[in-house]
Amino acid sequence: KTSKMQYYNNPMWPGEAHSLKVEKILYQGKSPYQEILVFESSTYGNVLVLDGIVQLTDKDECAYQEMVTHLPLCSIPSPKNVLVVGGGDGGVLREIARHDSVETIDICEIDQLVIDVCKEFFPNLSIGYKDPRVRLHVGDAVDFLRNSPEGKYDAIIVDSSDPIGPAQALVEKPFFQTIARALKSGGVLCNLAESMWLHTHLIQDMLAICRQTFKGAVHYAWTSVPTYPSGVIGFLLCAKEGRPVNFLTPVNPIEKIQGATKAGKELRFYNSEIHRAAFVLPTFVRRELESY
Ligand SMILES: NCCCN[C@H]1CC[C@H](N)CC1
Repeated sequence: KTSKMQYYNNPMWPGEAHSLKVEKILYQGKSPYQEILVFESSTYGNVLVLDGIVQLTDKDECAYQEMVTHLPLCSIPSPKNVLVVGGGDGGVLREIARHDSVETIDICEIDQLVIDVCKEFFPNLSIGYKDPRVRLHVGDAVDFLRNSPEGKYDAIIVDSSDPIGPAQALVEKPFFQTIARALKSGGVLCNLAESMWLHTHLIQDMLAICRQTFKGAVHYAWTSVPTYPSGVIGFLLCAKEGRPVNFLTPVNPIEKIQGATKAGKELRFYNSEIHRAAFVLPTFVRRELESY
């Protein structure tokens, strides 16, 4: 039994905690990288927890998976080659598969156990692995990207856990430089960028690095995910120079999504209006981010 104090000790969100009622523990294990827990909640469906941090729930995963995927893929004309860093649950793969223009989907996930657990307990997400365009690489994304050919990808989506633990390296400058090298000219990166309520210093640091590394546009976007701390999560949209500016405003969707997934599931969260709205920031956020 963990003490109440322990709940409030996560350095990413000190002094606060969010709780879900547990109906049944479905899986508990430990990989070489992190502790993995899956439980059936009473109101959010199945829940995936890594090192004590909620990664996704059946009820609200659509918000994160659809936005982290379609903000980049709908902001460039007919994306062909896409890379997912992390995303072992398969939800982003499911969303990328909605885009008929996509020819190859590479995914580099460090933890095989996360993949196996999600295939067993999250069929609506791991369905993403069924798409024939998907090529799975289990390993460290830093190495994967270093060995990737230059200018290979139209879009790279970094669907990682928080930058404490295995994903620490994914918010540091060398990683962003390997991403920029792997992107085609005019290519776009969408990176997890944490909460405007809790992490503006981290966001400022990432914005500064990305503005130096990506000479195209760099924009912060956000969406509502009730089971993430503070109820919102952010994304950093970074465009590499090289395409006419009107294509490089990730703010305006230029690609329509063809619609249903392989399983016939329609979008539940993303649409063109919420795409634009995601880049509209509260005044305190504008003030805190504008000079970065
Ligand atoms: N693919 C599932 C989402 C993983 N993204 C993170 C989960 C943990 C959150 N604190 C931040 C987003």
